[in-house]
Amino acid sequence: MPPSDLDTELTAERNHLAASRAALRRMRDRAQALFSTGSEVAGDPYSAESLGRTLSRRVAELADDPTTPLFFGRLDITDTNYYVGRRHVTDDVGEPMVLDWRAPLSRSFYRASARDPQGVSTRRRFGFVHGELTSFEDEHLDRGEELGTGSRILTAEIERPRVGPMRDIVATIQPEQDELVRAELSDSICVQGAPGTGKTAVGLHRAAYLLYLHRERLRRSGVLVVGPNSAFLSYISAVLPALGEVEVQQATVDDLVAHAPVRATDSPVAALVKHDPRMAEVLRAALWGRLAKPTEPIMVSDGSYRWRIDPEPLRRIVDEAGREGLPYALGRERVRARVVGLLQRQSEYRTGNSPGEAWLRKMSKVAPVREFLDATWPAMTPEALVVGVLSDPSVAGDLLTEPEREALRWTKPPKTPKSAKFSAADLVLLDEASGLLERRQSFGHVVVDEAQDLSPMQARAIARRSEHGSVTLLGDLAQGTAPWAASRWQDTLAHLGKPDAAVVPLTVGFRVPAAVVALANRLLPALGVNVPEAVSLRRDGDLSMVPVAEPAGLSAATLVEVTAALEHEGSVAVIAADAAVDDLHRHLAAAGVQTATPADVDSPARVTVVPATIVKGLEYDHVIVAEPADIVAAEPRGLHRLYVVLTRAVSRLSVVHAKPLPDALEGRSFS
Ligand SMILES: Nc1ncnc2c1ncn2[C@@H]1O[C@H](COP(=O)(O)OP(=O)(O)OP(=O)(O)O)[C@@H](O)[C@H]1O
Repeated sequence: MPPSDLDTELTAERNHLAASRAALRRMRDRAQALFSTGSEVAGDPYSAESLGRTLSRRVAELADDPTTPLFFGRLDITDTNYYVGRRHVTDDVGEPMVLDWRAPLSRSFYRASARDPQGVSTRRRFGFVHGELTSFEDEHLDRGEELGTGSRILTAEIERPRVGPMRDIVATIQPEQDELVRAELSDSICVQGAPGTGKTAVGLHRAAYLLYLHRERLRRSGVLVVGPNSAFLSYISAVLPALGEVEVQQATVDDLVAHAPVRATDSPVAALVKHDPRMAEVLRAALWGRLAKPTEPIMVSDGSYRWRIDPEPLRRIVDEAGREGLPYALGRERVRARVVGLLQRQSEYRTGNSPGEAWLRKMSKVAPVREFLDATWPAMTPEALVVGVLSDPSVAGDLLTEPEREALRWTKPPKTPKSAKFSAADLVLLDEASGLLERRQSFGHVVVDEAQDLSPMQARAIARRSEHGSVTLLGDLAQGTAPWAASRWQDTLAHLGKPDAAVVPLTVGFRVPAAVVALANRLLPALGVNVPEAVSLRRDGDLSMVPVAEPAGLSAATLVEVTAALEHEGSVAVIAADAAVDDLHRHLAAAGVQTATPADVDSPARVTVVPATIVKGLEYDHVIVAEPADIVAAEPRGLHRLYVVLTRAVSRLSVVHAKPLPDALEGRSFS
């Protein structure tokens, strides 16, 4: 295109952007006006409130962020231009100015190719600087032109220095990612992907996509995103709101099962047993083992009448309710209702009248009925069940070995379930117990990130929350650091109740530069998992190994690296074994370097000191790893942890070490 035509074209596109922003403002003003008058137009307080909620949500959804482009692409289809952006924008008569990226037509923006142009003659991508439209890039698919990952705009986006929390990737979703994002709501999928292949991004965009397509249904049932820790949740928390989705719940697995405060610590062996799937059987057996066969009749005096139910029909009721597969507490209520039903029949037969509600209520609570229930189907709480098992693990019988039973045993059982001090693993057991007792509401869709670390019992906790919905499981077996980390996805999927979910690989890395990936990949053979290596899209980036003569010089060498890193744009992280973090903070602070903690994503400090155990899922422009040998030595799956740590860098990685590097990393010089 000649330069003057280019200018005209660019001006026309900027005008469309300005007009679209103005139209969005008008849409928001209209929603705001409706919101303000909502309470006056609604007939009653209830509809005023629910209308108010809908409208305020609508106002929030229509918020415009001037720093992110409203549209990022254009499709030319049979002489019509369709702009693709973060949300629908229509003009005053309802004509579309920008199509939501999730609309069916927008799919071609991500999937059309020279081989399969899907009716698109030209695909245009826009380049932005600080929300200003500054360039565009065309692919004439009808002429066989296709840029693929050679797109300048894609490259610029991937290589952009990172600051602050995670951003959405709507403008540059790749075809293999898009296929996962747009999978059907009913499909549960498991994505195995090397570090930086966009798993988290895919999961969040899939949540946004499903909400768009099944808005009402998912609003009712809810969508849940589960992440490994709160630092990670803060890091991803802005992505969905930026896509207009403000109602997705985000939680760690620990948040999901927080039935009580954590006030005890387990030995590693005890924790392992508690996270084992056989514990589900143990709890089930312990609970249902409380049922007793009715041996006595129920006799109720009711005014001048006396009712009697013999043990035989009572046994039938209990057996039948036991076979129905209901949660325990519901089974108990069913037995109660059937007993009252028999009393009702006797009363009807004798009096010729049907007793009313009040009578039924009274009968369901009379002492003989209560005593019968307490004897045959005793009331139970999750706490009482778990305390029972941990105080006397012999109820596990052959389900556990003798040493396993002993590992569970509480040396000092609490006097009452209320006074029990639970460990983190106990909370997972409490959740299992509450699932045996009551039905839990299922989300419509659950996205689970870093799923390789789920224990079987944690997977079951998520299964209970997705029983009637679908899941997107995201993870990397090579990054499994929990003692119970999965080595095969099929196992996790089975515990999640989705054994048929497809396992789909993502292999193209968008974060870590090729030289850094090559270093991390050296660890793979030592990690005992069968996963494809990451292939980096990034040819840029730096890797430097910084040997230090003695351990006392480590902090000083780290400071030198931090100072050098601050010369560049972007975030800087010092990642070290957890035990070394405080010292590093102090050392950097003493040298006048302001530091932040990873949960504080809005901190003005450019340097974050991150304990190795919480860096999973995060990324920083420049990463300085302090003493890899200590990171490896700190935990049983230390090499897996190091693999995670080495794959956090977007542009540059420096490895500062006084001790020898772990064998698996040694080999040749990298500097
Ligand atoms: N299609 C894309 N376009 C631009 N950037 C992308 C794309 N896909 C992923 N990214 C970027 O690559 C980085 C890594 O993505 P993400 O965190 O989702 O990877 P991950 O597979 O979850 O990594 P990890 O296994 O380390 O948790 C992020 O900065 C993300 O925005």
